[in-house]
Amino acid sequence: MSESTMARSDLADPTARRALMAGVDTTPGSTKPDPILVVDNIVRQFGGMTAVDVEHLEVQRGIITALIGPNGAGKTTFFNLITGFDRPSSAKTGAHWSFDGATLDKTSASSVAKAGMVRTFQLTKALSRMTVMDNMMLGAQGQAGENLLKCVFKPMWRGQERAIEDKAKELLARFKLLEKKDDYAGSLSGGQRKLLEMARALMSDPKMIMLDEPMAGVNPALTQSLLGHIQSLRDEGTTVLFVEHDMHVVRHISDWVAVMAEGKLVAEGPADSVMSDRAVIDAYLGAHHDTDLGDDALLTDEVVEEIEQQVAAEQEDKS
Ligand SMILES: Nc1ncnc2c1ncn2[C@@H]1O[C@H](COP(=O)(O)OP(=O)(O)OP(=O)(O)O)[C@@H](O)[C@H]1O
Repeated sequence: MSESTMARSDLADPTARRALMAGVDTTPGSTKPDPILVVDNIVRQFGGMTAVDVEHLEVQRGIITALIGPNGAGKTTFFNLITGFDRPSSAKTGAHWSFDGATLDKTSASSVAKAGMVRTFQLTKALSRMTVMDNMMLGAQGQAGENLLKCVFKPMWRGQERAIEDKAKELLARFKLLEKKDDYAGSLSGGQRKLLEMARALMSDPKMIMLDEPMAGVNPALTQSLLGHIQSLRDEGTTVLFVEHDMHVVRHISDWVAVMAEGKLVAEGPADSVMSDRAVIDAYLGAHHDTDLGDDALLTDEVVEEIEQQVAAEQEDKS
């Protein structure tokens, strides 16, 4: 699986990606030409509060889709639900989602991973105390959640350790972490941790990789490298779905952007059109008005005035 031998997807060509998505309707919940993930009626309530209420969402195969939205919009909860780490409140009332044609409704997190939909995990305390290599071996089990620590080294892969170790080394080399393989994962820098999280997720050859804030805490020197890795995955045919707050990153690498606000899908489309969408600007302004949407041109006089009025109103409330 060296980089030179990796097959390139037809969608490695930006013109092909633009052509594929050009005719796609930008109404939230629109149908896609070849969706790998289709979600219907996912609702999650915490007490009286509705954290997620997504009626319909399709994620196109083979491209990079960003899921954005202000703090508390429900993005992480949505990730947890579709990967089997949480159960929808609507489980008995019409929640349905499928990945690559297979229904996932009541599937466990490890079965979701086996179906080919794998999310990255932040390095928890327990994972930090393991070496980089052991983190990779954990990824080979299909899913690296802390619950899996219980069965660490109860090898599902007995007899194939060698092949799996070779694969881990190849991936570590690709992500420039090979020389760290015997170090504790906790000793890595913020950016290196993100690379390890990605490398670990790739151990199970996912069809779709889900990244939760891949750029958080990454220094500028590694940002470019991480972005390059994400684009390479797409170019080799892996579908990418990622949550990210940095709008410059979203603009730079996304082929499509879906926006959540207050649990609902409120907009979708190519980055430029989504970020100039009134509903999106309002959602961000409503949640926290210091958000950088990655394009100062959006700061029209009207928007600036709106922000000033909101700040003045808040200050008045406080006094
Ligand atoms: N386990 C929980 N118990 C109660 N409320 C929760 C729980 N998990 C999430 N919430 C609430 O659900 C809402 C959605 O949270 P979520 O973390 O999914 O948003 P988010 O879009 O990922 O936000 P951020 O961008 O800040 O990470 C928030 O109001 C949050 O407080």
